[in-house]
Amino acid sequence: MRFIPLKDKPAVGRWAAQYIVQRIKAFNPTSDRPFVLGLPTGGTPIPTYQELVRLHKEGEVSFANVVTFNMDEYVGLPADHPECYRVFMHRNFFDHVDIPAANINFLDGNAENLEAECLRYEEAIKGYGGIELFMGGVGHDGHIAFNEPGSSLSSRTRLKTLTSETREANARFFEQDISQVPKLALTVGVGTVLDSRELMILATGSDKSRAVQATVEGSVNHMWTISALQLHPKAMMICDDPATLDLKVRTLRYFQDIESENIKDF
Ligand SMILES: N[C@@H]1[C@@H](O)[C@H](O)[C@@H](COP(=O)(O)O)O[C@@H]1O
Repeated sequence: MRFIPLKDKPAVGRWAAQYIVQRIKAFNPTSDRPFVLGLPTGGTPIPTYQELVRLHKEGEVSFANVVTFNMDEYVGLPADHPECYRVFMHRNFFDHVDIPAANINFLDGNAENLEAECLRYEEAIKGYGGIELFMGGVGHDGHIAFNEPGSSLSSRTRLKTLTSETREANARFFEQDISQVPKLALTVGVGTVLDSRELMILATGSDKSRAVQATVEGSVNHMWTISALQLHPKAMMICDDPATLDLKVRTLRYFQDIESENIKDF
C-alpha cells in the first residue's frame, strides 16, 4: 500500500480532492460508462468535499457521469434527521455539485427488511460493474465503514451493532448525548470494500494515530479491520502529521522518501 504523510487536515482534503478529480478526468466517464465512487461520512472527509465543491464551481470537474455509493447508514434514524448519512451527504456535497439524483446510492436504514436491503445494495454495486475508487475514513478502533473490531475480513453488506467506543466518538454529532446515537447500522463489508478497484483512506488527528499504526506497521488482523488495506492491490492511506504520531520514525521517513514527489500541497 501507499502512504502519503501531509502536514495538516486541510492539506489532506486538497490532496484527496485533487486525486479524485484527476481519476474522474482520466476515466472520461459517460452516462453509459460512469465513474463509480464509494464515499464516507464523518468529520474527516469534510475538507475533501469542500474542495471538490470548489473545484466543481471553478469548472474543473463535473459529477454528471459519476455514480456514488455511500458506505454505511444508521438504522432507525428518521430520514430527515440532520445526522442521517443521506442528509449529511446532501448538506456537505451532493447539493453543491451537478450529480443527478438517480446516480446517488444509499443504504436505507429504515427499510422494512434490512437483510434484503443489504443484498439489494450488493447487487446494485455489482450492476455498475463494481466500485472504481473507494474513499474512506477510519474509526478510532480501526473500523472501516462500520466494520467494528472482530468483523470478518471477507464480510459483505450487513447489519452491525456499534461499539460503545464508536457511539461515544459519534456522540459529538448528537449534542454529546450517547443515548441519541443509534446502536445499529447497515454497512458495506470489508470484502465489499476490498472488491473496489482502488482504495483511498483518509486519517487526520492524533486520535487516529493508533489505527494508522495498526494499518501501516501492524499485521492484518480482524481487530483492526482497516488493516485489510494491506490485502488490496491498489490501496493508499493519506494522513496529516498528528495522525502519524504512533508510527516509528523509520517508517515515516521511509514513506516520506519514497513518496517525496507526491508529498505536495495543492
Ligand atoms: N462510519 C463512520 C466511518 O465511515 C468513518 O470513517 C469513521 C470516522 O469518522 P470521523 O471522520 O468523524 O472521525 O467513523 C464513522 O463512524
